[in-house]
Amino acid sequence: MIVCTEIEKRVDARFSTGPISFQVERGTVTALVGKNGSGKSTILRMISGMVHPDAGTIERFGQQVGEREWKNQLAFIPQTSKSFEKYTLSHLAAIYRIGFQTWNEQRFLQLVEQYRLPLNKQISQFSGGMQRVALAVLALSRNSKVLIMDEPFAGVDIESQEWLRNEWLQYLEEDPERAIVFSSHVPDEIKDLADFIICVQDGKQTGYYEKDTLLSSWARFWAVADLNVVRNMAGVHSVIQRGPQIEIISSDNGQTEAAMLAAGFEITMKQPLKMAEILRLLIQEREMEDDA
Ligand SMILES: Nc1ncnc2c1ncn2[C@@H]1O[C@H](COP(=O)(O)OP(=O)(O)OP(=O)(O)O)[C@@H](O)[C@H]1O
Repeated sequence: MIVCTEIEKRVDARFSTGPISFQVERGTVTALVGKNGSGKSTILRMISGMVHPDAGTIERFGQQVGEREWKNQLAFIPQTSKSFEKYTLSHLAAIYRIGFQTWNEQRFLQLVEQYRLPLNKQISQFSGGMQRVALAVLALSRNSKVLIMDEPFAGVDIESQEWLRNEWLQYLEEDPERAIVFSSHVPDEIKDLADFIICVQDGKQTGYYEKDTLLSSWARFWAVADLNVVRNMAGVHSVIQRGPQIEIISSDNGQTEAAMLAAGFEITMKQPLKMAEILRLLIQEREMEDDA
C-alpha cells in the first residue's frame, strides 16, 4: 500500500532522518518505536505528505495514483492540534466535507456524540486529551484507506483510550484494504495493536520486526551453567551471574535452550519477556553497538 524507498529528510543542521525503507501492507498495523527526538514524527509526516523527503521515494497506493487521490485516502493525526486550534469541530467538518470525497458525516456525528465533544467550541479551548480525541474523530470520519497517527493516545483518559482502540480495530475490520501506522512510547499499546514494529534511533531505522515473533522468541532463563560458555551460545543477548545461578536473556529462546541442553546445563526457569523489556533491550542493543 505504501512503499518508502531510501527516504531521507534533513530537519536542521544537526539532525537528519534516513535513509529509511519499509512497506506498509493492507490489513496491517505498523508501530514506530524510538526515543524522544529519534525521528518518528518526521517519518510519519513524510509518509502523510506533510513534508517532502529530500531524497528517496514514497509510493502510495501504486505508481499510477495521483496526489489528489492518495491524499483523499490517507488520514493523518499529528502530535499537536496547533493547526486546528482556531477552528471548531463544525468548521472542520465543513472543510473536510468539501475537501474529502470519502467524508462520512453520519459517522462523524455519531462519534462526536459518543465522545461528548462540543461542536461549536474552538479546539484550543478543549482539554489536551479532548483535542487528541477530536483529531481522532475527524480522522476516523475521513473513511480513508490508511490512518497515520503520531502518538494517538498521549494525554487521553483511560476510558477514551479503550474506546479509541476499539475504533481503530473496527476501522480495520470494516475494510481489509485498510492499514494503520502509528508512533508510540507505550508498550501496551504496541502489544495490543501492532503487527509490525519499526525501531528508529537517531533518524535511522535500526530494526523491523513482526510483533508476535518478537514476543515468542525473546525469553529469560535461569540456569546452573558456566556463564562464559553460555555467553557465546546462539540467541544469547546477555548473561549475568546471580549467586549460584546465571540469568540469561535470549532473543531466540529455542536456539538458546537447545544449546544449553546439549551442553548439559540445567535450566531452572524460563519465562517470556514483556513487550516493554523487549523494546528497551532492542533500543539499548543498538546504542551499545553504536558505542562499540
Ligand atoms: N520544526 C523543527 N525544527 C527544527 N528541528 C526539528 C523540528 N521538528 C523536529 N526537529 C528535530 O528533529 C529531530 C526529530 O524530531 P521528531 O519530532 O521527528 O522525533 P520523535 O521521534 O517524533 O520525537 P518524540 O518521541 O519526542 O515525539 C529532533 O532532534 C527535533 O529536535
